[in-house]
Amino acid sequence: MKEENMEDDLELPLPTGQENFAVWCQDVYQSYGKLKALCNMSLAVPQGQIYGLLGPSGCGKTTLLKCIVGALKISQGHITVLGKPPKFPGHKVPGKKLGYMPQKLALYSEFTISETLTFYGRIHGLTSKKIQERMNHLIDVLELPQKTSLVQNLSGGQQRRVSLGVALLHNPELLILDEPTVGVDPVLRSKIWQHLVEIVKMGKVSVIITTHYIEEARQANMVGLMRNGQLVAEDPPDAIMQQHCSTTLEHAFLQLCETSDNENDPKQESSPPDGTLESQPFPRVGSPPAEESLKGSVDWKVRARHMLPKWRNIAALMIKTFVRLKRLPGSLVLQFMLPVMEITLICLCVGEPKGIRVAIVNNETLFPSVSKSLLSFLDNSSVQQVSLSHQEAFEGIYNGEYWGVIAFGKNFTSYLIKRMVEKQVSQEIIDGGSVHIWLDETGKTTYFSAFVDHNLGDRAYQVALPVKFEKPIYGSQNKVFPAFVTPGIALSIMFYQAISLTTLAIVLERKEGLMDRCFVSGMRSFEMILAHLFSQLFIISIQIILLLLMILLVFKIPNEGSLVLIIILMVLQGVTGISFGLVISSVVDDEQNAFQAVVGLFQPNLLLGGIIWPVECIPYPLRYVSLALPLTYTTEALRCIMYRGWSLSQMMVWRGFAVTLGWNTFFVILATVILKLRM
Ligand SMILES: Nc1ncnc2c1ncn2[C@@H]1O[C@H](COP(=O)(O)OP(=O)(O)OP(=O)(O)O)[C@@H](O)[C@H]1O
Repeated sequence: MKEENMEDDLELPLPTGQENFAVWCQDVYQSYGKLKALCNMSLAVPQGQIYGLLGPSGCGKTTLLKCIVGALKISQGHITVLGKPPKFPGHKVPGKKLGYMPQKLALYSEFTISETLTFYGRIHGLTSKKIQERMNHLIDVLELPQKTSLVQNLSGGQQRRVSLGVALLHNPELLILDEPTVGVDPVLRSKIWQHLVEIVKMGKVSVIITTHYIEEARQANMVGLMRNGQLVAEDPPDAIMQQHCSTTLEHAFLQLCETSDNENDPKQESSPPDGTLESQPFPRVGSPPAEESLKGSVDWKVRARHMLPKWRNIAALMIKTFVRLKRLPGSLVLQFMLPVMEITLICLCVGEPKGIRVAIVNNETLFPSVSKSLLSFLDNSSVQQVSLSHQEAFEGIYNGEYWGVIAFGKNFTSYLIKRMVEKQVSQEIIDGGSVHIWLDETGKTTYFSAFVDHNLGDRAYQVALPVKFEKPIYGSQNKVFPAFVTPGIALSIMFYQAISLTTLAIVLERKEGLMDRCFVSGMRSFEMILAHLFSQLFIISIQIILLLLMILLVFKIPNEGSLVLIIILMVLQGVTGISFGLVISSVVDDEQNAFQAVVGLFQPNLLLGGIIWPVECIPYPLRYVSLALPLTYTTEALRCIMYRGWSLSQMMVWRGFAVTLGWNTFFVILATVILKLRM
């Protein structure tokens, strides 16, 4: 109730001259690229009347309605809705003054009828009691099935009636209905019209309705015929029929269409929006209100309140997300399990190779021999030794059966001893006292260079260069590669999960018209962003808990640092993914392009972000790109926390946090600006 009063405070007195018109459009132009959908369009809808907007398919009716409700910006001209331009600060258009039924169904298919009406009721600030009261009334009037029925299980006609119910729910002052009677049987159609006539008679309600059933528009007080983005006739239905000596409205309109077609194409005639427009065939009233001077008169407090997010809208959107997730348990489980599966695969599949077949050619017959002793130290889980003759071994390696050959000469032990004790030895002794290794370097042999060190363990010094690697200062000698990639992979999972979920959710909602409907109900882009952020944070938190359980407890990846820092960094990376997803979805219009954008960004980020290979390997011009990516410094920071046990006092750690916060801020601002520009 408090919020209700606050909203009422925002109302400003209507400017004089416009009180008699619910909607007033003058010289409106609107284009989609080069296509002019509205050309020099003018129309006046009197207060407290039903206005039937008729016209052939593609003439611009939906476009005009979208401009009126503020879902589309006009290129030129003036529109006044209930006294002020759409989106005027403090004016509830878009908002609770409007009831809009779009042409698209624009319903959440996983919702029940009751949940659908409750969702929009919450946005309009109705109390639960009022929502129930209105719901029961509308179910009765629109002959809807049980309110617990899921929208996806309703027939096409029933779904359209639910959509109409959403528009009627909060008793708006202006109803804008885009083909509400499509797919509805004649009896119910007549009932819907009867209801519209009644509410117009009873209260100060105005209605604009489009329909392809021209005869039903006889019940309207006024009808307008559109052709090629222009209004070509506007009068009460009886007057139009009289003018064309016709007994049906349909016939009269056919004649009007023919007359209009015989005249020159109005689109070609009308001049471009350069300020020298032709006069309209139907005279308009008065001059347009001076929008800028009106805006200038708005108190800063009103503006400030208008800018503030409404928590009830955010709460309604969050409840909506959780209800949808509840109805889609498979998708919910996938969202939680996918990161776990990915990290499990990384930890299982990346690391020491196992069961590698190596051909052993040992020509030493002496017993005991150093060669046998060395071979006995090989780790047999990693290396499967196959003893062969020289010829068989080389045939095998050429056929790809073995990934290496290890060979010892006939006098290996004695030559090795000579190498160690004698001051000067011949080349023959050096060769004969060496282990000879031939490798197939085409794939699996990354580890073979470390073969001696890893697999001969503490005997490695016997055959190695006189260099000893002591216990590492940070990290461990074992599992070097899995430990290197795990932090980056965990962060990239958080990042890309958040990007794809955000992008898909928003792009689909926009495509299905749900977003437009929310905007017209008074929701603002900032509120939608916040609501999405909060609900995604819940999902991210569970993903992080599961990821860390797998990394630290199941795969025992070492962690020397603070768990709190690790969690905060992962949350921030997830939020960066959300904000980046907002940017993609504000630019891209369909899920296919969105999918391509996400997949296209994934690999460059993985390769350039220092996730699977150190940034130091990247050549110079590219390294600057790498450092500018959202994952690079964060991955470095997470490695420093986990393996070096560093805290925020270290530059490499705080830099990761700072860069993530910077990217977040940038993406959120960018997405908000793009959304605002596109609206
Ligand atoms: N998003 C869009 N992008 C590009 N062109 C569009 C878009 N929406 C509509 N149009 C084009 O604008 C013109 C007017 O379309 P609009 O949907 O307003 O017509 P309409 O009179 O409502 O048609 P119908 O009665 O079939 O719904 C059409 O030529 C249409 O192809």
